[in-house]
Amino acid sequence: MKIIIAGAGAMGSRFGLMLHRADNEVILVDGWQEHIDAINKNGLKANFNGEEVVERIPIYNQNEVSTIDFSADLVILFTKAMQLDNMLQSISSLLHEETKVLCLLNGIGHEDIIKNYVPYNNILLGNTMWTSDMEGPGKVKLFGDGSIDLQNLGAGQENVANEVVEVLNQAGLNANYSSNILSSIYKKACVNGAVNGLCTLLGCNIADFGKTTYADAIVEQIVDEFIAIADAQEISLNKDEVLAQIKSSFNPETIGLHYPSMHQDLIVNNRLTEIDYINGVIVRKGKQYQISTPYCTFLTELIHTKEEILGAK
Ligand SMILES: NC(=O)C1=CN([C@@H]2O[C@H](COP(=O)(O)OP(=O)(O)OC[C@H]3O[C@@H](n4cnc5c(N)ncnc54)[C@H](OP(=O)(O)O)[C@@H]3O)[C@@H](O)[C@H]2O)C=CC1
Ligand SMILES: CC(C)(CO)C(=O)C(=O)O
Repeated sequence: MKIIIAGAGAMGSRFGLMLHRADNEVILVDGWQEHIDAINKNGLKANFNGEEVVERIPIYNQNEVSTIDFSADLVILFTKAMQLDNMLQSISSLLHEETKVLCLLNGIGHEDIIKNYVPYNNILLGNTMWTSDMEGPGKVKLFGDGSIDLQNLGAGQENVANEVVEVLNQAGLNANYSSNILSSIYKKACVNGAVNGLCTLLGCNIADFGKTTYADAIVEQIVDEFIAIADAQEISLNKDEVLAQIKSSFNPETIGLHYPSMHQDLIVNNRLTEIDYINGVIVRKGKQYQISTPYCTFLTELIHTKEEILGAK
């Protein structure tokens, strides 16, 4: 399959690398020039489950897409939520009427932006439990296992979604067709809502947070707020399943040793976070539905306070 990875940071690099190794024709598009230069010069370097690998994948700056001659079957969006609109504007000339667009960003509600650029029937929504860490320009660290859930937005496009599931599976990415992607997105957002902000503020990985005597009680309060908002929109979420998924993320054998992407953004790279697309969504929808969301509100405010203290950009 001909695939564009739009947003080739930590996660885009993982997916690009694995899909390229599985013989897909892949190009990367990103806006970080140092990273682009490093990949063009030395290839994409990765510590891939302990093995040092180099993959030669073409990469372009999103400002130079007009020079790209590539008719993509699939675009995988992997920007940060704040960069999504800008990326879609940049790559719009590469989208033809058959190009499917799969969004795997963390957070809730990205379809509202994607709809402005992509025909409804071409949009696939999803989320992933894979992880990735950026070690520097052109170099990522890829450890552990993960999974992907995805579904077509347009009615009757199940075959398209299943074809993408197959391509991802051929690359070892463990994808599943979801019959209720909004529920799956809320479930994943619960994981992010419970650990990303807290690990960022507490300066710890997921396992260290999970080991504390306070973790279970705090997580339950946050999850209750997500579930109340999901309920108000008739999105079904099973509390026991959500709590079990969060608990499994505490395990060092799964993703426990990972510092959530929000920690990488704010603490490691002094960049603004995606909090407004995770806990912040629950706060905004709470106001709309008159549902109290004290934990998500406080967490969102604390992360923004930390962003200000650190002068994050
Ligand atoms: N990392 C993870 O383990 C996981 C992340 N996700 C989600 O996937 C999406 C993409 O996240 P992720 O891959 O982590 O994002 P990254 O921050 O690694 O990359 C996103 C973009 O940020 C810019 N960038 C990244 N690092 C730097 C830097 N040091 N200096 C300058 N620019 C930089 C690049 O674009 P530009 O220069 O155009 O700004 C890049 O395309 C997010 O929605 C995230 O929440 C989901 C699951 C796990
Ligand atoms: C891996 C996980 C689930 C941790 O919250 C994630 O999505 C992230 O790092 O943003």
